[in-house]
Amino acid sequence: MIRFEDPASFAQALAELPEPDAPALDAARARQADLTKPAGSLGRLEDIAVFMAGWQRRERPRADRIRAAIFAGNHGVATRGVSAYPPEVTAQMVANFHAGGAAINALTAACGAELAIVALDLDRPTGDIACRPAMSEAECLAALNAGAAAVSDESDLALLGEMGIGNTTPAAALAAQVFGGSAQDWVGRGTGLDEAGLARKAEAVTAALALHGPYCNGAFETLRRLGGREIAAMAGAALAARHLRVPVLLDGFITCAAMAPLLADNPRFLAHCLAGHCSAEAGHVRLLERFGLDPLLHLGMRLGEGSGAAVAAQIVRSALAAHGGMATFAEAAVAGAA
Ligand SMILES: O=C(O)c1ccc[n+]([C@@H]2O[C@H](COP(=O)([O-])O)[C@@H](O)[C@H]2O)c1
Ligand SMILES: Cc1cc2nc[nH]c2cc1C
Repeated sequence: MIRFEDPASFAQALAELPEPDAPALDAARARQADLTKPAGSLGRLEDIAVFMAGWQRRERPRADRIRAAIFAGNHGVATRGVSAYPPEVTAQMVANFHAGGAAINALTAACGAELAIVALDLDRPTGDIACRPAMSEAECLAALNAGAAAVSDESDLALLGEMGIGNTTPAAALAAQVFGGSAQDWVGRGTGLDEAGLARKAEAVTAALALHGPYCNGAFETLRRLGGREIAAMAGAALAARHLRVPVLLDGFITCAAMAPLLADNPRFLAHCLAGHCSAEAGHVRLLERFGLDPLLHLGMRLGEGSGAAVAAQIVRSALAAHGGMATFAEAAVAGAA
């Protein structure tokens, strides 16, 4: 299990990232070229199979053991009227996850994924980022480690997602801090905010950037000041997954915003990640552009909970079913290209 002892060991883990296995990448590419189809005709499904092969270090990667890790947190900034829903919905939805009644329960069942729900101190909201840091050093480290602990080296693929009323506000602050631009460039309607709410949200993000911006020197400090527990947990989970060589399917705007500070410190950080979908939250398409990631799906979803990642996992399963299950030209006695 991966554990970050202190901010310095987190920074070191981020600096020393493993890369995909070159022989497995070559073997998977060669297999793709041998399968009974015109070269390149399975489009991005071919790229997905090769990507999975590199991280799993095998020519025929698997998607039998998929784990969705969904992290929940509450946010001090939610008291500023920046969400269409009240903060108590976070804990109520966690109860719904445990009872099996949420979208993510249905969608993980549909793609054959195991579901791990990690609720992070829901009765202790983070500090209001507009006037103080979200977390202490110890709180941020605990959240990063809760994320790392939720990743299993036995997984073929990890899906990351979140639940946290108000969390599109810290997500917008993280995106603006890392990639620049004004609060207005990154705030969106989240759960369905009205015009006045959107103005309050932009104001909160502007205040947070002015207060914390000068001190955001590195991924840890940026997550600690502008993030939240479930946001730091997703960052810790993605970094742990990288060291365990478990490929990751990212969910929506908040999940991606959690990755931004790590990408700022190491431009190779997202090499083990696929973007599951492009959410309807306005800033998501911009974040994905900055990441250089082409999302697998555009379904107009904006739920969170890992729901977009769970739907995209079906695409990954299809890619690997074709890659592993098809006959080669030689096996099927089919003539190759003239
Ligand atoms: O995944 C997304 O892109 C996404 C976009 C908008 C809202 N959400 C979900 O809605 C909540 C955050 O929205 P809000 O308006 O409360 O900041 C949180 O629980 C997220 O899971 C998620
Ligand atoms: C009901 C509800 C479910 C959610 N799931 C993720 N974010 C959510 C926000 C609300 C409001």
